Amino acid sequence: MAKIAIVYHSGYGHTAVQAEAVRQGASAVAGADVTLIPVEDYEKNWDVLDAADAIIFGTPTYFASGSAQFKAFLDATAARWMEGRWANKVASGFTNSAGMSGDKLSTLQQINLFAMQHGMIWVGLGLPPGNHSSEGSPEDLNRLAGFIGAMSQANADVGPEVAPAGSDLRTAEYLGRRVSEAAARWVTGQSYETVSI
Ligand SMILES: Cc1cc2nc3c(=O)[nH]c(=O)nc-3n(C[C@H](O)[C@H](O)[C@H](O)COP(=O)(O)O)c2cc1C
Repeated sequence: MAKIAIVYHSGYGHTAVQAEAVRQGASAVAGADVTLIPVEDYEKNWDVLDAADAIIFGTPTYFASGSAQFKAFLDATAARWMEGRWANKVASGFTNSAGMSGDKLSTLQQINLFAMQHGMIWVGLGLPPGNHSSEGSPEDLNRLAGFIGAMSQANADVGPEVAPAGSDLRTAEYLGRRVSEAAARWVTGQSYETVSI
């Protein structure tokens, strides 16, 4: 059974909706044990995070990076980095913002580099770009055409009961499922012995 932790921040609720979609996707994999952790609760959840086979990180994009609250959590993992405690866990990320681009890529790169510094195993979205041709539609999966993780967009003047919606939430669900499946494979193969070079 793979243990999946999803840790996220959401200032105004939109990224929380995206996180819930990631949770649903991750939970769809047989045997997955999924925990959703609002970043405000990270200190109560170190045990869950340390025991996870995969951690999926989510944050809104604020000024082209993760929010300050999310960054405080990243910085609080420094002791774990020192011990290499999160090395070889599966990792991925998602972000939501108001702009179609909105510099979301920068946020996902921030999460990716954080995971790389911890020695984690990154799983990207694995979907072709949607809404990408004259036959495409905003309802396509991955309509924002990201690759490194899941992106979603929410108009700045509507609440989380309205946005993000549709394709972006299905894309988030897809990411959750993909990471959960990758973690299940990773857990199964953990007895494999790497030959030293
Ligand atoms: C301080 C701040 C900075 C923001 N910077 C960006 C940005 O760089 N790009 C963007 O597209 N939207 C930006 N936004 C809009 C948010 O990303 C958007 O409202 C998002 O839905 C908020 O998610 P949340 O409800 O989970 O907090 C910013 C919002 C705030 C409050």
